[in-house]
Order: sequence, then structure tokens, then C-alpha cells
Amino acid sequence: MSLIAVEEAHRRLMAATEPVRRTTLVPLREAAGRILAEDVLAKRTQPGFDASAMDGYALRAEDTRAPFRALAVVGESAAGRAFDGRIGPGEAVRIFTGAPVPEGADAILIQEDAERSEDGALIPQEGVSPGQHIRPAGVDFSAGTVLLARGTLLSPGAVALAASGGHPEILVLDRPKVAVLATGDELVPPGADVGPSQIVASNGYGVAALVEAAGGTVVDCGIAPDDDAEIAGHLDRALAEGCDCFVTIGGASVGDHDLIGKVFEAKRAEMAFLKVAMRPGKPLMAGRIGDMRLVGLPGNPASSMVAATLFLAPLVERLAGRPERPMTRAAILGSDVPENGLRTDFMRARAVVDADGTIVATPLPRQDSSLLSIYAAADVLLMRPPHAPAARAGESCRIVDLS
Ligand SMILES: Nc1nc2c(c(=O)[nH]1)N[C@H]1C(S)=C(S)[C@@H](COP(=O)(O)OP(=O)(O)OC[C@H]3O[C@@H](n4cnc5c(N)ncnc54)[C@H](O)[C@@H]3O)O[C@H]1N2
Ligand code: MOO
Repeated sequence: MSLIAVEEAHRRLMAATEPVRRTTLVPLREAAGRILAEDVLAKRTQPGFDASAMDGYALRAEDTRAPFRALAVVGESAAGRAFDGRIGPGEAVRIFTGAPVPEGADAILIQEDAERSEDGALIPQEGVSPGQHIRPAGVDFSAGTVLLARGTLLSPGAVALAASGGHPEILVLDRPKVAVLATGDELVPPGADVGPSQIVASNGYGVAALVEAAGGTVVDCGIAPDDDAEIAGHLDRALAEGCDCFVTIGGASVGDHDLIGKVFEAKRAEMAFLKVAMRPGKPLMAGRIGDMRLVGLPGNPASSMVAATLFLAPLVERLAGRPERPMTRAAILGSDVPENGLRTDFMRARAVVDADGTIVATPLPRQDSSLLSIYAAADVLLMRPPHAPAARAGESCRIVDLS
């Protein structure tokens, strides 16, 4: 299978990828950021009664016509403590914001437009029209209305709406389970003694963080040596545990110790691609075994992060049921860039917003794919299409956000 273009690889990866079907009932406090698995219907009407929108007096609008005459204040209605009588002509009730409007009243006179005489009578100073400052019952929603549709990404506002509709818990899609395995005889965990010719396994941490930000949950498989039986054992366990995706880091290239392609082949995986025409991240594989997705990321630190940002994150977002978002957005170049070769280049770059609100992206000085210090300092990837001619500062370009 040959080198394929980024867009084609993306299309193959996403083909026939559906959100997970497993669901969980979660307390509302844990629902933000999750995807609704069913429509949420209002269990109640909001507000359940005609409510005052202001502090003042509930009265009959017709009693506020000039010349103003004194009205008798016959009681009080506060939020949570309604006035349970009815008001008649020439009467008013002291009322506060959120309190039920008493029967017989059809408007609220705000207290700034009212005077009280020494004997307690109310003298309106302004006329009001019927309905003024009253929130009718059901103005927000009525019982039975669909408040939130299945598939909604639950924003803080959506969570508040579900609460208002009378739901203490909510049914959401499960987070896709993503197994992450770092491979390589040279790898030791951070904090361990690092022997000669060993290095610290860093990429799994970055990849796991990306998976979680995309709505997935990580099954950390740790580090496997360059041994196909051990790697295959991790893959079998991921399958047995019902993982939605099995991600490897390293061993994706062509060296004698690069075993991932061999393991996937031995497991009769259906491969979507084995190499992508991009820099960094060319040795990137994807496929599936049944419903479990496979992603073989390259080992170089910036390569694995770039490949995971461009391919793994959108895959996990789709599995999680999140709405699709465009991969790139417009920016302008902050410095000149040379012509590009045949692979799409994703240059690590700093982005600033200029006075007009335009994003200006400037590539960082060193682009070697082993440099995590540079990757971590980048805000965006500056995308250079295959064979793009040299371009000058100020020309338009496309960027990918790193977050
Ligand atoms: N003859 C060729 N050699 C290479 C090619 C090629 O096309 N032909 N491609 C190069 C490119 S591009 C990349 S990227 C790398 C990727 O190769 P692998 O995926 O097989 O990665 P490894 O060889 O296992 O490791 C590369 C490098 O990254 C370090 N590494 C690996 N895992 C981790 C980790 N979890 N945390 C931190 N660092 C990690 C590893 O020690 C190596 O230094 O292949 C080129 N070679
Ligand atoms: O894809 Mo490799 O990432 O160019 O170093």
C-alpha cells in the first residue's frame, strides 16, 4: 500500500465510523461535555405560574391611569411564598421578582414608579399596560417539550436547561475506550533511571491527553518491548476488554525492529492505509479488527503528536459522537517560508492575533520531529500543501489548532 494524501487518509479513516452505542445514566453534575443519548423532554412547565419579572406591585393595569388614585396594598407575594387571595379593583399586592402574580392582577408597577402615602396606600406615578413585567406560565418551556435533542454536546447552558426541566440524571453516550501502548526496547517511564541508550517514554502521555480532550477514555497499556508476541498480547487484551480503539506508538516505520505493521497483518487487520504523505508523521497506519479501530502512530515525539492531532483526535471525536469540526482555519504567514516538497508539511508555529483580529502564524526555527521542546512551544501547525511554492510573510495560509 503506497503513500496516500492526507485528505484521502482522513476519508478512509472516517469511513463507516459511527459513534459508540453504549450509554450510561450520569448525575447532571457530570454531564457537561458528554453527548446526549436520547431526547430530553421537559417534565414540567417553566415557569409553572405567571411570575413577576420585577420588584414592585401587582395590580390591575387599568388602575394606573392618570389621574393617579390611591390603591390599597392588601398583601405580599414573595418568591416561594405566594399571596393566596385575589385582588379586586383599587387593590394592589406588594410583589418581588420571581413571585407568583396574584389572581386578579394583570401587570406589575415597578417600585421606582410607585409612592406610598403615610397611611400605606400606593400611589402609582406611571401608567402600566396589561402584561407588563409579567412572565407568563410556560414562557420558557412547557411540559413535554423536547428541550435537548439526542446527539447534543452538553454545554453548561444545556445542563442548566436539563435541570430546569426536572432531570437529576441524564443518559449520555459512553466515552470510547482507547488503549494506548508505547513500544520500544529503549523506553523507560518518566522518573525511572535512564540507562545508556535508553530514553524516557513521553509520547503516551501526550497522546492520552489528546484522547481525553477528544472525549475518549484511556486504557493505559504502558510500554511493550520490541517483541511481536507481547504487542499482539496487548492487542488481544484490548479486543477482549471491548476497546473501541487500539493505539500504538513507535515501531511504525521500516526498520528491523518496527513490528507494528507485522502484528496488525498477523491479526488479519483490515488496513485503511500504512503511510501518509505528510511531514512529520509519514509512518502512520490505520485499520480495524471488527469494531476495534487500530492506529499505529510513529515514534518520533513531534510525529506522534502531529499524527494523533490530525487523525486520532477526529477519530475519537467521531466515536464519542461529537460534532465534526473543520481541521484547518485561515491565517497569514508571519515570516517567509520555502517551497514545499511532495508531503503536506505541518510546521510547528506560534500564532498571535494582530490588531485586526487576523491570526499570524510564524514557524518555529527548528522543525526536527524529535523536538518536544519545540512542539510544546507551538500553538498551531502551519499547513503547507504538497508542492506549495515559496511564500512571503503576509500571504494567506491554513493552520491547525493545537490545544
Ligand atoms: N529507512 C527509513 N527510516 C525511517 C523512515 C523511513 O521512511 N525510512 N521514516 C522515519 C520517520 S519519518 C519517522 S517519524 C520514524 C518513525 O519510526 P517508528 O514509528 O518506527 O518509530 P521508532 O523507530 O520506534 O522511534 C523513533 C524515535 O522515537 C522515539 N520514541 C519511540 N517511542 C517513543 C515514546 N513513547 N516516547 C518518546 N520517544 C519515543 C524512539 O526512541 C526513536 O528515537 O522513522 C524514521 N525512520
Ligand atoms: O514523519 Mo517523521 O515524523 O518525518 O520524522
